[in-house]
Amino acid sequence: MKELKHLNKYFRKYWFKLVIGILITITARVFQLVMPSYVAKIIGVVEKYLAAEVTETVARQQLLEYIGIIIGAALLSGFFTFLMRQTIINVSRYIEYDLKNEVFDHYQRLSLNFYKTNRTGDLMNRISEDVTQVRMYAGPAIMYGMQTLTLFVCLIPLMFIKAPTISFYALTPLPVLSVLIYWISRIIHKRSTRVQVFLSDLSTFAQETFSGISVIKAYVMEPQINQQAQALALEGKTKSMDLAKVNAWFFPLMILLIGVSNIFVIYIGGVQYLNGEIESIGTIAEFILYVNMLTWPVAIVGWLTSVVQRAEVSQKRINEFLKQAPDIQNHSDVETPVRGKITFDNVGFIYPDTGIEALKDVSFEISPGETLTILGKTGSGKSTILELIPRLYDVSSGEIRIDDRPVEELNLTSLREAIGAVPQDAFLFSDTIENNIRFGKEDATLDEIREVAKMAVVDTNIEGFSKGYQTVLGERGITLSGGQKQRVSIARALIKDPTIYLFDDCLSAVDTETEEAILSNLKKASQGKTTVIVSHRISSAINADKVIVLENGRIIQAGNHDELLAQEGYYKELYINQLSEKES
Ligand SMILES: Nc1ncnc2c1ncn2[C@@H]1O[C@H](COP(=O)(O)OP(=O)(O)OP(=O)(O)O)[C@@H](O)[C@H]1O
Repeated sequence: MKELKHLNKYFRKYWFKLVIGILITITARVFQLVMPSYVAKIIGVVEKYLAAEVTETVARQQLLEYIGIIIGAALLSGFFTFLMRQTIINVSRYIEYDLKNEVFDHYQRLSLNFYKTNRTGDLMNRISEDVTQVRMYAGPAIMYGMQTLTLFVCLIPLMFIKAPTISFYALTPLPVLSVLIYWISRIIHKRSTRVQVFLSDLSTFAQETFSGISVIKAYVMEPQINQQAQALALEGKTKSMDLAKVNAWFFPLMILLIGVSNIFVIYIGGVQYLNGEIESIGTIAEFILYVNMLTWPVAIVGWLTSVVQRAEVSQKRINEFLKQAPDIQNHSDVETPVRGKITFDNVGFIYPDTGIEALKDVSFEISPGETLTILGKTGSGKSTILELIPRLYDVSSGEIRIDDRPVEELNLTSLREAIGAVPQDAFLFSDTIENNIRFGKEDATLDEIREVAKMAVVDTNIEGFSKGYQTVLGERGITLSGGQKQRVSIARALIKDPTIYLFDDCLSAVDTETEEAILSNLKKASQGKTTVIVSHRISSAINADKVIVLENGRIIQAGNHDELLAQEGYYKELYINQLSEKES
Protein backbone atom coordinates (compact mmCIF):
# COMPACT_ATOMS: atom_id res chain seq x y z
CA MET A 1 0.00 0.00 0.00
CA LYS A 2 3.09 2.22 0.11
CA GLU A 3 2.68 3.42 -3.46
CA LEU A 4 -1.06 4.02 -3.11
CA LYS A 5 -0.34 6.62 -0.42
CA HIS A 6 0.07 8.97 -3.35
CA LEU A 7 -3.72 8.98 -3.63
CA ASN A 8 -4.24 10.21 -0.07
CA LYS A 9 -4.12 13.83 -1.20
CA TYR A 10 -7.06 13.12 -3.50
CA PHE A 11 -8.96 11.30 -0.76
CA ARG A 12 -8.42 14.37 1.42
CA LYS A 13 -9.66 16.59 -1.41
CA TYR A 14 -12.89 14.62 -1.79
CA TRP A 15 -13.26 13.52 1.85
CA PHE A 16 -16.76 14.95 2.28
CA LYS A 17 -18.21 13.15 -0.73
CA LEU A 18 -16.46 9.95 0.37
CA VAL A 19 -17.86 10.10 3.91
CA ILE A 20 -21.36 10.72 2.56
CA GLY A 21 -20.83 7.85 0.13
CA ILE A 22 -19.76 5.52 2.90
CA LEU A 23 -22.79 6.47 5.05
CA ILE A 24 -25.07 5.88 2.08
CA THR A 25 -23.44 2.49 1.45
CA ILE A 26 -24.09 1.45 5.05
CA THR A 27 -27.72 2.64 4.85
CA ALA A 28 -28.28 0.74 1.58
CA ARG A 29 -26.97 -2.50 3.12
CA VAL A 30 -29.02 -2.12 6.28
CA PHE A 31 -32.23 -1.87 4.23
CA GLN A 32 -31.12 -4.95 2.31
CA LEU A 33 -31.04 -6.92 5.57
CA VAL A 34 -34.76 -6.41 6.14
CA MET A 35 -35.96 -8.79 3.45
CA PRO A 36 -34.78 -12.26 4.70
CA SER A 37 -36.23 -11.86 8.20
CA TYR A 38 -39.59 -10.83 6.72
CA VAL A 39 -39.53 -13.80 4.36
CA ALA A 40 -39.11 -15.95 7.50
CA LYS A 41 -42.00 -14.10 9.10
CA ILE A 42 -44.18 -14.68 6.03
CA ILE A 43 -43.48 -18.43 6.16
CA GLY A 44 -44.21 -18.29 9.89
CA VAL A 45 -47.62 -16.71 9.19
CA VAL A 46 -48.40 -19.43 6.63
CA GLU A 47 -47.38 -22.10 9.15
CA LYS A 48 -49.62 -20.53 11.80
CA TYR A 49 -52.52 -20.37 9.35
CA LEU A 50 -52.01 -24.04 8.41
CA ALA A 51 -51.95 -24.92 12.12
CA ALA A 52 -55.19 -22.90 12.42
CA GLU A 53 -53.56 -20.57 14.94
CA VAL A 54 -54.68 -17.47 13.00
CA THR A 55 -57.69 -16.80 10.81
CA GLU A 56 -57.39 -16.33 7.04
CA THR A 57 -58.18 -12.60 7.28
CA VAL A 58 -55.49 -12.02 9.90
CA ALA A 59 -53.01 -14.11 7.89
CA ARG A 60 -53.83 -12.17 4.72
CA GLN A 61 -53.44 -8.85 6.52
CA GLN A 62 -50.08 -9.84 7.98
CA LEU A 63 -48.85 -11.20 4.66
CA LEU A 64 -49.76 -7.93 2.92
CA GLU A 65 -48.08 -5.91 5.63
CA TYR A 66 -44.85 -7.95 5.44
CA ILE A 67 -44.78 -7.92 1.65
CA GLY A 68 -45.28 -4.14 1.80
CA ILE A 69 -42.32 -3.85 4.20
CA ILE A 70 -40.14 -6.05 1.93
CA ILE A 71 -41.02 -3.98 -1.15
CA GLY A 72 -40.45 -0.72 0.75
CA ALA A 73 -37.05 -1.89 2.07
CA ALA A 74 -36.02 -3.14 -1.39
CA LEU A 75 -36.99 0.20 -2.95
CA LEU A 76 -35.08 2.13 -0.31
CA SER A 77 -32.08 -0.17 -0.62
CA GLY A 78 -32.17 0.29 -4.42
CA PHE A 79 -32.42 4.05 -4.07
CA PHE A 80 -29.49 4.21 -1.67
CA THR A 81 -27.47 1.84 -3.86
CA PHE A 82 -28.03 4.28 -6.73
CA LEU A 83 -26.88 7.17 -4.51
CA MET A 84 -23.91 5.10 -3.38
CA ARG A 85 -22.70 4.65 -6.95
CA GLN A 86 -23.38 8.30 -7.67
CA THR A 87 -21.10 9.39 -4.85
CA ILE A 88 -18.29 6.85 -4.52
CA ILE A 89 -17.93 5.98 -8.20
CA ASN A 90 -18.08 9.69 -9.06
CA VAL A 91 -15.28 10.36 -6.59
CA SER A 92 -13.19 7.68 -8.30
CA ARG A 93 -13.84 9.37 -11.65
CA TYR A 94 -12.74 12.73 -10.20
CA ILE A 95 -9.59 11.09 -8.87
CA GLU A 96 -8.96 9.44 -12.23
CA TYR A 97 -9.35 12.84 -13.92
CA ASP A 98 -7.01 14.56 -11.44
CA LEU A 99 -4.42 11.81 -11.65
CA LYS A 100 -4.44 11.82 -15.46
CA ASN A 101 -3.95 15.58 -15.43
CA GLU A 102 -1.16 15.28 -12.88
CA VAL A 103 0.65 12.67 -14.96
CA PHE A 104 0.12 14.60 -18.19
CA ASP A 105 1.36 17.86 -16.65
CA HIS A 106 4.40 16.03 -15.37
CA TYR A 107 5.08 14.44 -18.75
CA GLN A 108 5.03 17.92 -20.28
CA ARG A 109 7.63 19.15 -17.82
CA LEU A 110 10.01 16.26 -18.41
CA SER A 111 12.94 16.79 -20.72
CA LEU A 112 13.52 15.54 -24.23
CA ASN A 113 15.80 12.78 -22.95
CA PHE A 114 12.88 11.25 -21.04
CA TYR A 115 10.99 10.82 -24.30
CA LYS A 116 14.07 9.35 -25.96
CA THR A 117 14.52 6.73 -23.25
CA ASN A 118 10.87 5.70 -22.84
CA ARG A 119 8.58 4.23 -25.48
CA THR A 120 5.56 6.32 -26.44
CA GLY A 121 3.34 3.25 -25.98
CA ASP A 122 4.58 2.91 -22.41
CA LEU A 123 3.90 6.58 -21.64
CA MET A 124 0.39 6.20 -23.03
CA ASN A 125 -0.22 2.97 -21.14
CA ARG A 126 0.70 4.49 -17.81
CA ILE A 127 -1.60 7.44 -18.27
CA SER A 128 -4.53 5.32 -19.47
CA GLU A 129 -4.33 1.66 -18.43
CA ASP A 130 -2.50 2.16 -15.13
CA VAL A 131 -4.67 5.08 -14.08
CA THR A 132 -7.74 2.92 -14.80
CA GLN A 133 -6.38 0.20 -12.49
CA VAL A 134 -5.81 2.79 -9.79
CA ARG A 135 -9.35 4.08 -10.23
CA MET A 136 -10.66 0.60 -9.51
CA TYR A 137 -9.05 0.94 -6.10
CA ALA A 138 -10.21 4.52 -5.51
CA GLY A 139 -13.85 3.75 -6.30
CA PRO A 140 -15.20 0.24 -6.80
CA ALA A 141 -12.78 -1.29 -4.26
CA ILE A 142 -13.80 1.21 -1.57
CA MET A 143 -17.48 0.84 -2.44
CA TYR A 144 -17.55 -2.95 -2.46
CA GLY A 145 -15.18 -3.04 0.50
CA MET A 146 -17.52 -0.89 2.60
CA GLN A 147 -20.51 -2.86 1.40
CA THR A 148 -18.86 -6.14 2.41
CA LEU A 149 -17.70 -4.80 5.75
CA THR A 150 -21.17 -3.46 6.62
CA LEU A 151 -22.76 -6.73 5.67
CA PHE A 152 -20.26 -8.75 7.70
CA VAL A 153 -20.55 -6.52 10.74
CA CYS A 154 -24.36 -6.47 10.71
CA LEU A 155 -25.23 -9.85 9.28
CA ILE A 156 -22.84 -12.36 10.82
CA PRO A 157 -23.66 -11.47 14.49
CA LEU A 158 -27.35 -11.43 13.55
CA MET A 159 -27.07 -14.90 12.03
CA PHE A 160 -25.26 -16.28 15.07
CA ILE A 161 -27.84 -14.78 17.41
CA LYS A 162 -30.69 -16.33 15.42
CA ALA A 163 -29.25 -19.81 14.79
CA PRO A 164 -25.58 -20.39 15.74
CA THR A 165 -25.25 -23.97 14.44
CA ILE A 166 -26.76 -23.24 11.01
CA SER A 167 -24.61 -20.09 10.82
CA PHE A 168 -21.43 -22.00 11.58
CA TYR A 169 -22.02 -24.59 8.84
CA ALA A 170 -23.36 -22.08 6.34
CA LEU A 171 -20.34 -19.83 6.69
CA THR A 172 -17.65 -22.53 6.62
CA PRO A 173 -17.34 -22.79 2.79
CA LEU A 174 -17.24 -19.01 2.34
CA PRO A 175 -13.60 -18.35 3.39
CA VAL A 176 -12.60 -21.16 0.97
CA LEU A 177 -14.52 -19.31 -1.72
CA SER A 178 -12.73 -16.10 -0.86
CA VAL A 179 -9.29 -17.71 -1.05
CA LEU A 180 -10.14 -19.44 -4.33
CA ILE A 181 -11.39 -16.22 -5.89
CA TYR A 182 -8.23 -14.45 -4.74
CA TRP A 183 -6.13 -17.18 -6.28
CA ILE A 184 -8.08 -17.12 -9.57
CA SER A 185 -8.00 -13.30 -9.67
CA ARG A 186 -4.22 -13.41 -9.41
CA ILE A 187 -3.94 -15.83 -12.31
CA ILE A 188 -6.44 -13.72 -14.26
CA HIS A 189 -4.35 -10.66 -13.51
CA LYS A 190 -1.12 -12.32 -14.69
CA ARG A 191 -2.71 -13.52 -17.89
CA SER A 192 -4.53 -10.27 -18.59
CA THR A 193 -1.24 -8.38 -18.07
CA ARG A 194 0.25 -10.62 -20.77
CA VAL A 195 -2.71 -9.77 -23.01
CA GLN A 196 -2.22 -6.06 -22.24
CA VAL A 197 1.49 -6.20 -23.12
CA PHE A 198 0.60 -8.04 -26.29
CA LEU A 199 -2.05 -5.43 -27.18
CA SER A 200 0.45 -2.63 -26.73
CA ASP A 201 2.91 -4.47 -29.05
CA LEU A 202 0.08 -4.95 -31.51
CA SER A 203 -0.78 -1.23 -31.54
CA THR A 204 2.88 -0.32 -31.99
CA PHE A 205 3.04 -2.75 -34.93
CA ALA A 206 -0.17 -1.38 -36.46
CA GLN A 207 0.92 2.21 -35.93
CA GLU A 208 4.30 1.63 -37.58
CA THR A 209 2.72 -0.28 -40.44
CA PHE A 210 0.21 2.46 -41.19
CA SER A 211 2.74 5.29 -40.78
CA GLY A 212 5.20 3.53 -43.05
CA ILE A 213 2.62 2.26 -45.54
CA SER A 214 4.23 4.08 -48.48
CA VAL A 215 7.60 2.40 -47.80
CA ILE A 216 5.91 -0.97 -47.37
CA LYS A 217 4.11 -0.62 -50.70
CA ALA A 218 7.15 0.71 -52.52
CA TYR A 219 9.25 -2.26 -51.36
CA VAL A 220 6.36 -4.73 -51.95
CA MET A 221 6.60 -5.79 -48.33
CA GLU A 222 2.87 -6.54 -47.95
CA PRO A 223 3.29 -10.36 -47.82
CA GLN A 224 5.96 -10.18 -45.09
CA ILE A 225 3.93 -7.64 -43.12
CA ASN A 226 0.86 -9.88 -43.46
CA GLN A 227 2.88 -12.83 -42.18
CA GLN A 228 4.03 -10.80 -39.18
CA ALA A 229 0.44 -9.66 -38.56
CA GLN A 230 -0.77 -13.26 -38.69
CA ALA A 231 1.93 -14.41 -36.29
CA LEU A 232 0.93 -11.61 -33.92
CA ALA A 233 -2.76 -12.47 -34.26
CA LEU A 234 -1.99 -16.11 -33.41
CA GLU A 235 0.01 -15.08 -30.37
CA GLY A 236 -2.88 -12.82 -29.33
CA LYS A 237 -5.38 -15.63 -29.75
CA THR A 238 -3.32 -18.02 -27.59
CA LYS A 239 -2.93 -15.44 -24.84
CA SER A 240 -6.63 -14.51 -24.90
CA MET A 241 -7.63 -18.19 -24.80
CA ASP A 242 -5.40 -18.71 -21.75
CA LEU A 243 -7.20 -15.86 -20.08
CA ALA A 244 -10.63 -17.13 -21.10
CA LYS A 245 -9.86 -20.55 -19.57
CA VAL A 246 -9.20 -19.12 -16.10
CA ASN A 247 -12.10 -16.69 -16.40
CA ALA A 248 -14.33 -19.68 -17.05
CA TRP A 249 -13.54 -21.04 -13.56
CA PHE A 250 -14.80 -17.98 -11.75
CA PHE A 251 -18.58 -18.44 -11.78
CA PRO A 252 -18.72 -22.25 -11.59
CA LEU A 253 -16.57 -22.14 -8.45
CA MET A 254 -18.82 -19.53 -6.92
CA ILE A 255 -21.95 -21.48 -7.72
CA LEU A 256 -20.40 -24.68 -6.36
CA LEU A 257 -19.50 -23.15 -3.01
CA ILE A 258 -22.83 -21.35 -2.62
CA GLY A 259 -24.45 -24.67 -3.37
CA VAL A 260 -22.43 -26.32 -0.59
CA SER A 261 -23.45 -23.56 1.86
CA ASN A 262 -27.10 -23.90 0.85
CA ILE A 263 -27.01 -27.68 1.31
CA PHE A 264 -25.55 -27.18 4.80
CA VAL A 265 -28.33 -24.71 5.64
CA ILE A 266 -31.05 -27.03 4.38
CA TYR A 267 -29.59 -30.16 5.98
CA ILE A 268 -28.61 -28.71 9.38
CA GLY A 269 -31.74 -26.47 9.42
CA GLY A 270 -33.93 -29.47 8.54
CA VAL A 271 -32.40 -31.63 11.29
CA GLN A 272 -32.78 -28.81 13.83
CA TYR A 273 -36.39 -28.21 12.80
CA LEU A 274 -37.19 -31.89 13.20
CA ASN A 275 -35.48 -31.85 16.64
CA GLY A 276 -37.51 -28.78 17.53
CA GLU A 277 -34.38 -26.68 17.93
CA ILE A 278 -35.73 -24.02 15.57
CA GLU A 279 -39.28 -22.80 15.60
CA SER A 280 -40.09 -22.38 11.94
CA ILE A 281 -39.09 -23.55 8.46
CA GLY A 282 -38.97 -19.82 7.76
CA THR A 283 -35.56 -19.76 9.48
CA ILE A 284 -34.19 -22.10 6.79
CA ALA A 285 -35.53 -19.84 4.04
CA GLU A 286 -34.13 -16.83 5.86
CA PHE A 287 -30.65 -18.42 6.08
CA ILE A 288 -30.65 -19.45 2.43
CA LEU A 289 -31.25 -15.79 1.63
CA TYR A 290 -28.48 -14.71 4.01
CA VAL A 291 -26.02 -17.14 2.43
CA ASN A 292 -26.84 -15.87 -1.04
CA MET A 293 -26.55 -12.32 0.22
CA LEU A 294 -23.08 -13.08 1.60
CA THR A 295 -21.73 -14.97 -1.39
CA TRP A 296 -20.94 -12.01 -3.58
CA PRO A 297 -19.31 -9.94 -0.80
CA VAL A 298 -17.21 -12.93 0.24
CA ALA A 299 -16.13 -13.52 -3.35
CA ILE A 300 -15.39 -9.83 -3.52
CA VAL A 301 -12.90 -10.05 -0.65
CA GLY A 302 -10.71 -12.14 -2.95
CA TRP A 303 -11.35 -9.83 -5.87
CA LEU A 304 -10.65 -6.75 -3.73
CA THR A 305 -7.28 -8.10 -2.67
CA SER A 306 -6.23 -8.55 -6.26
CA VAL A 307 -7.65 -5.12 -7.25
CA VAL A 308 -5.61 -3.47 -4.51
CA GLN A 309 -2.50 -5.40 -5.58
CA ARG A 310 -2.98 -4.39 -9.19
CA ALA A 311 -3.60 -0.77 -8.21
CA GLU A 312 -0.42 -0.84 -6.12
CA VAL A 313 1.60 -2.13 -9.09
CA SER A 314 0.05 0.44 -11.42
CA GLN A 315 0.54 3.30 -8.98
CA LYS A 316 4.16 2.20 -8.62
CA ARG A 317 4.58 2.49 -12.39
CA ILE A 318 2.93 5.93 -12.33
CA ASN A 319 5.06 7.05 -9.36
CA GLU A 320 8.23 5.97 -11.18
CA PHE A 321 7.54 8.67 -13.75
CA LEU A 322 6.11 11.20 -11.31
CA LYS A 323 9.29 10.95 -9.23
CA GLN A 324 11.50 11.72 -12.22
CA ALA A 325 12.65 15.30 -12.04
CA PRO A 326 13.11 17.06 -15.38
CA ASP A 327 16.79 16.94 -16.42
CA ILE A 328 16.45 20.54 -17.43
CA GLN A 329 15.68 22.65 -14.38
CA ASN A 330 14.54 26.24 -14.31
CA HIS A 331 16.82 28.16 -11.98
CA SER A 332 15.17 31.56 -12.19
CA ASP A 333 11.66 32.46 -11.08
CA VAL A 334 11.82 35.97 -12.48
CA GLU A 335 11.49 36.67 -16.16
CA THR A 336 14.77 37.29 -17.96
CA PRO A 337 14.43 39.30 -21.18
CA VAL A 338 16.67 38.07 -23.99
CA ARG A 339 18.56 40.45 -26.31
CA GLY A 340 20.01 37.73 -28.51
CA LYS A 341 23.77 37.49 -27.97
CA ILE A 342 24.81 33.83 -28.09
CA THR A 343 28.22 32.59 -26.96
CA PHE A 344 29.47 29.01 -27.12
CA ASP A 345 32.58 28.59 -24.98
CA ASN A 346 34.40 25.29 -25.51
CA VAL A 347 31.10 23.44 -25.57
CA GLY A 348 31.19 19.67 -25.54
CA PHE A 349 28.11 17.51 -25.63
CA ILE A 350 27.49 13.79 -25.25
CA TYR A 351 23.96 12.44 -25.85
CA PRO A 352 22.99 10.83 -22.54
CA ASP A 353 20.98 7.98 -24.09
CA THR A 354 23.53 6.83 -26.66
CA GLY A 355 26.80 8.20 -25.31
CA ILE A 356 27.56 9.71 -28.74
CA GLU A 357 29.92 12.66 -28.44
CA ALA A 358 28.21 15.07 -30.80
CA LEU A 359 30.15 18.27 -30.04
CA LYS A 360 33.75 18.86 -29.01
CA ASP A 361 35.24 22.20 -27.95
CA VAL A 362 32.82 24.28 -29.97
CA SER A 363 33.34 28.04 -29.53
CA PHE A 364 31.70 30.94 -31.38
CA GLU A 365 29.90 34.15 -30.64
CA ILE A 366 26.95 35.82 -32.34
CA SER A 367 25.99 39.39 -31.47
CA PRO A 368 22.34 40.43 -31.30
CA GLY A 369 20.95 40.83 -34.80
CA GLU A 370 23.69 38.78 -36.48
CA THR A 371 23.22 35.71 -38.62
CA LEU A 372 25.27 32.54 -38.20
CA THR A 373 25.15 29.74 -40.73
CA ILE A 374 26.34 26.29 -39.74
CA LEU A 375 27.49 23.96 -42.48
CA GLY A 376 28.95 20.48 -42.37
CA LYS A 377 28.41 16.90 -43.40
CA THR A 378 25.51 14.91 -42.00
CA GLY A 379 25.99 13.82 -38.43
CA SER A 380 28.60 16.51 -37.80
CA GLY A 381 26.63 18.05 -34.91
CA LYS A 382 24.79 20.96 -36.54
CA SER A 383 21.32 20.16 -35.16
CA THR A 384 22.85 19.45 -31.76
CA ILE A 385 23.99 23.09 -31.54
CA LEU A 386 20.41 24.21 -32.20
CA GLU A 387 19.09 21.85 -29.49
CA LEU A 388 21.47 23.24 -26.90
CA ILE A 389 20.45 26.91 -27.35
CA PRO A 390 16.84 26.50 -26.05
CA ARG A 391 18.17 24.01 -23.45
CA LEU A 392 16.48 20.94 -24.84
CA TYR A 393 19.68 19.43 -23.44
CA ASP A 394 22.31 20.90 -21.14
CA VAL A 395 25.96 20.92 -22.22
CA SER A 396 28.31 18.20 -20.99
CA SER A 397 31.31 20.53 -20.80
CA GLY A 398 32.09 24.19 -21.49
CA GLU A 399 29.44 26.88 -21.30
CA ILE A 400 26.73 28.50 -23.36
CA ARG A 401 26.02 32.12 -22.55
CA ILE A 402 23.07 34.20 -23.68
CA ASP A 403 23.61 37.93 -23.31
CA ASP A 404 26.82 37.09 -21.41
CA ARG A 405 24.93 35.06 -18.74
CA PRO A 406 25.20 31.27 -18.47
CA VAL A 407 22.11 29.94 -20.23
CA GLU A 408 21.17 27.91 -17.12
CA GLU A 409 20.69 31.14 -15.16
CA LEU A 410 17.99 32.38 -17.51
CA ASN A 411 14.32 31.78 -16.84
CA LEU A 412 13.53 28.75 -19.00
CA THR A 413 10.20 30.11 -20.21
CA SER A 414 11.68 33.50 -21.09
CA LEU A 415 14.48 31.76 -22.97
CA ARG A 416 12.19 29.50 -24.96
CA GLU A 417 9.68 32.27 -25.60
CA ALA A 418 12.48 34.32 -27.11
CA ILE A 419 13.26 31.57 -29.63
CA GLY A 420 11.46 30.70 -32.86
CA ALA A 421 12.70 27.27 -33.90
CA VAL A 422 12.01 25.49 -37.15
CA PRO A 423 13.05 21.85 -36.77
CA GLN A 424 14.53 19.70 -39.51
CA ASP A 425 11.52 17.39 -39.48
CA ALA A 426 8.58 19.77 -39.57
CA PHE A 427 5.81 18.53 -37.31
CA LEU A 428 2.28 19.69 -37.98
CA PHE A 429 -0.69 18.87 -35.77
CA SER A 430 -3.90 17.27 -37.06
CA ASP A 431 -5.63 20.63 -37.18
CA THR A 432 -6.28 23.41 -39.68
CA ILE A 433 -3.35 25.12 -41.38
CA GLU A 434 -4.48 28.35 -39.70
CA ASN A 435 -4.24 26.82 -36.23
CA ASN A 436 -0.95 25.16 -37.04
CA ILE A 437 0.56 28.57 -37.83
CA ARG A 438 -1.26 30.20 -34.89
CA PHE A 439 0.59 27.77 -32.62
CA GLY A 440 3.41 30.36 -32.70
CA LYS A 441 1.12 33.15 -31.42
CA GLU A 442 -2.18 32.26 -29.83
CA ASP A 443 -3.97 35.56 -30.53
CA ALA A 444 -2.77 35.99 -34.13
CA THR A 445 -5.37 37.33 -36.57
CA LEU A 446 -5.99 35.72 -39.95
CA ASP A 447 -4.31 38.69 -41.62
CA GLU A 448 -1.17 38.18 -39.57
CA ILE A 449 -1.25 34.49 -40.43
CA ARG A 450 -1.56 35.32 -44.13
CA GLU A 451 1.29 37.76 -43.95
CA VAL A 452 3.74 35.25 -42.46
CA ALA A 453 2.53 32.57 -44.88
CA LYS A 454 3.38 34.98 -47.72
CA MET A 455 6.85 35.50 -46.25
CA ALA A 456 7.32 31.74 -46.07
CA VAL A 457 6.15 31.59 -49.74
CA VAL A 458 3.36 29.14 -48.92
CA ASP A 459 0.34 31.47 -49.08
CA THR A 460 -0.42 30.70 -52.74
CA ASN A 461 -0.27 26.95 -52.05
CA ILE A 462 -2.66 27.31 -49.13
CA GLU A 463 -5.09 29.49 -51.08
CA GLY A 464 -5.01 26.80 -53.77
CA PHE A 465 -6.71 24.33 -51.40
CA SER A 466 -10.50 24.45 -51.57
CA LYS A 467 -10.72 25.23 -47.86
CA GLY A 468 -7.68 27.52 -47.82
CA TYR A 469 -6.38 28.17 -44.34
CA GLN A 470 -9.16 26.02 -42.94
CA THR A 471 -7.73 22.91 -44.60
CA VAL A 472 -7.38 20.25 -41.95
CA LEU A 473 -4.11 18.40 -42.02
CA GLY A 474 -4.04 14.65 -41.50
CA GLU A 475 -1.77 12.89 -39.06
CA ARG A 476 1.64 14.61 -39.36
CA GLY A 477 0.20 16.83 -42.08
CA ILE A 478 0.30 14.16 -44.74
CA THR A 479 -1.83 16.15 -47.11
CA LEU A 480 1.02 18.65 -47.54
CA SER A 481 4.21 18.05 -49.49
CA GLY A 482 7.52 18.02 -47.62
CA GLY A 483 8.38 21.52 -48.86
CA GLN A 484 4.92 22.86 -47.96
CA LYS A 485 5.21 21.42 -44.47
CA GLN A 486 8.59 23.08 -44.03
CA ARG A 487 7.19 26.42 -45.14
CA VAL A 488 4.13 26.21 -42.84
CA SER A 489 6.57 25.43 -40.07
CA ILE A 490 8.63 28.52 -41.00
CA ALA A 491 5.45 30.64 -40.97
CA ARG A 492 4.74 29.34 -37.47
CA ALA A 493 8.15 30.56 -36.28
CA LEU A 494 7.80 33.91 -38.06
CA ILE A 495 4.46 34.70 -36.44
CA LYS A 496 6.07 34.27 -33.04
CA ASP A 497 8.32 37.24 -33.87
CA PRO A 498 11.05 36.00 -31.53
CA THR A 499 14.45 37.49 -30.65
CA ILE A 500 16.33 34.44 -31.86
CA TYR A 501 15.54 32.35 -34.94
CA LEU A 502 16.81 28.79 -35.21
CA PHE A 503 16.33 27.29 -38.67
CA ASP A 504 17.41 23.65 -38.90
CA ASP A 505 17.89 22.74 -42.52
CA CYS A 506 14.32 23.81 -43.03
CA LEU A 507 14.60 24.62 -46.72
CA SER A 508 15.99 21.24 -47.76
CA ALA A 509 12.72 20.21 -49.41
CA VAL A 510 12.12 23.40 -51.40
CA ASP A 511 13.52 24.20 -54.83
CA THR A 512 16.37 26.71 -55.13
CA GLU A 513 14.17 29.46 -56.56
CA THR A 514 11.69 29.29 -53.68
CA GLU A 515 14.60 28.97 -51.29
CA GLU A 516 16.05 32.22 -52.56
CA ALA A 517 12.67 33.98 -52.22
CA ILE A 518 12.26 32.68 -48.66
CA LEU A 519 15.83 33.57 -47.70
CA SER A 520 15.36 37.11 -48.92
CA ASN A 521 12.07 37.36 -46.93
CA LEU A 522 13.73 35.84 -43.89
CA LYS A 523 16.51 38.39 -44.18
CA LYS A 524 13.89 41.15 -43.93
CA ALA A 525 11.97 39.41 -41.13
CA SER A 526 15.08 38.69 -39.15
CA GLN A 527 16.38 42.25 -39.22
CA GLY A 528 17.71 42.97 -35.75
CA LYS A 529 17.15 39.35 -34.71
CA THR A 530 19.80 36.77 -34.03
CA THR A 531 19.50 34.01 -36.58
CA VAL A 532 21.17 30.62 -36.69
CA ILE A 533 20.69 28.68 -39.90
CA VAL A 534 21.75 25.08 -40.32
CA SER A 535 22.05 24.15 -43.94
CA HIS A 536 23.71 22.02 -46.57
CA ARG A 537 23.46 24.78 -49.17
CA ILE A 538 25.91 27.58 -49.70
CA SER A 539 23.03 29.96 -50.55
CA SER A 540 22.16 30.13 -46.84
CA ALA A 541 25.71 31.14 -45.98
CA ILE A 542 26.47 33.84 -48.56
CA ASN A 543 24.76 36.66 -46.67
CA ALA A 544 25.48 35.40 -43.17
CA ASP A 545 27.62 37.51 -40.85
CA LYS A 546 29.40 34.39 -39.70
CA VAL A 547 29.76 30.86 -40.98
CA ILE A 548 31.11 27.83 -39.17
CA VAL A 549 31.83 24.47 -40.71
CA LEU A 550 31.59 21.38 -38.51
CA GLU A 551 33.21 18.00 -38.88
CA ASN A 552 32.75 15.22 -36.34
CA GLY A 553 31.50 17.71 -33.77
CA ARG A 554 34.43 20.14 -34.15
CA ILE A 555 34.60 23.49 -35.91
CA ILE A 556 36.99 23.08 -38.82
CA GLN A 557 36.39 26.43 -40.49
CA ALA A 558 35.01 29.77 -39.31
CA GLY A 559 34.65 33.19 -40.92
CA ASN A 560 32.36 34.93 -43.37
CA HIS A 561 31.65 33.96 -46.97
CA ASP A 562 34.54 35.94 -48.44
CA GLU A 563 37.02 34.79 -45.85
CA LEU A 564 36.07 31.14 -46.24
CA LEU A 565 36.11 31.35 -50.01
CA ALA A 566 39.66 32.59 -49.83
CA GLN A 567 40.72 29.40 -47.97
CA GLU A 568 41.11 25.91 -49.30
CA GLY A 569 38.66 23.61 -47.54
CA TYR A 570 35.13 22.26 -47.19
CA TYR A 571 33.44 25.65 -47.74
CA LYS A 572 35.22 26.45 -50.99
CA GLU A 573 34.65 22.92 -52.29
CA LEU A 574 30.95 23.13 -51.45
CA TYR A 575 30.72 26.52 -53.15
CA ILE A 576 32.37 25.29 -56.32
CA ASN A 577 30.27 22.11 -56.40
CA GLN A 578 26.99 23.91 -55.90
CA LEU A 579 27.93 26.66 -58.37
CA SER A 580 28.67 24.10 -61.07
CA GLU A 581 25.42 22.23 -60.24
CA LYS A 582 23.50 25.47 -60.66
CA GLU A 583 25.23 26.31 -63.94
CA SER A 584 24.68 22.84 -65.38
N1 LIG B 1 18.62 12.51 -29.94
C1 LIG B 1 19.80 11.93 -30.13
N2 LIG B 1 20.18 10.96 -29.31
C2 LIG B 1 21.38 10.37 -29.49
N3 LIG B 1 22.25 10.68 -30.44
C3 LIG B 1 21.92 11.64 -31.30
C4 LIG B 1 20.66 12.31 -31.20
N4 LIG B 1 20.59 13.23 -32.18
C5 LIG B 1 21.73 13.14 -32.86
N5 LIG B 1 22.53 12.19 -32.35
C6 LIG B 1 23.88 11.83 -32.82
O1 LIG B 1 24.70 12.98 -32.66
C7 LIG B 1 25.52 13.17 -33.80
C8 LIG B 1 25.27 14.58 -34.37
O2 LIG B 1 23.94 14.62 -34.86
P1 LIG B 1 23.28 15.94 -35.43
O3 LIG B 1 21.85 15.65 -35.64
O4 LIG B 1 23.63 17.08 -34.58
O5 LIG B 1 24.01 16.07 -36.82
P2 LIG B 1 23.70 17.05 -38.04
O6 LIG B 1 24.98 17.65 -38.41
O7 LIG B 1 22.58 17.95 -37.70
O8 LIG B 1 23.22 16.01 -39.14
P3 LIG B 1 22.23 16.24 -40.37
O9 LIG B 1 22.89 17.18 -41.31
O10 LIG B 1 22.11 14.87 -40.97
O11 LIG B 1 20.96 16.73 -39.80
C9 LIG B 1 25.18 12.06 -34.77
O12 LIG B 1 26.19 11.07 -34.63
C10 LIG B 1 23.86 11.52 -34.31
O13 LIG B 1 23.79 10.13 -34.51
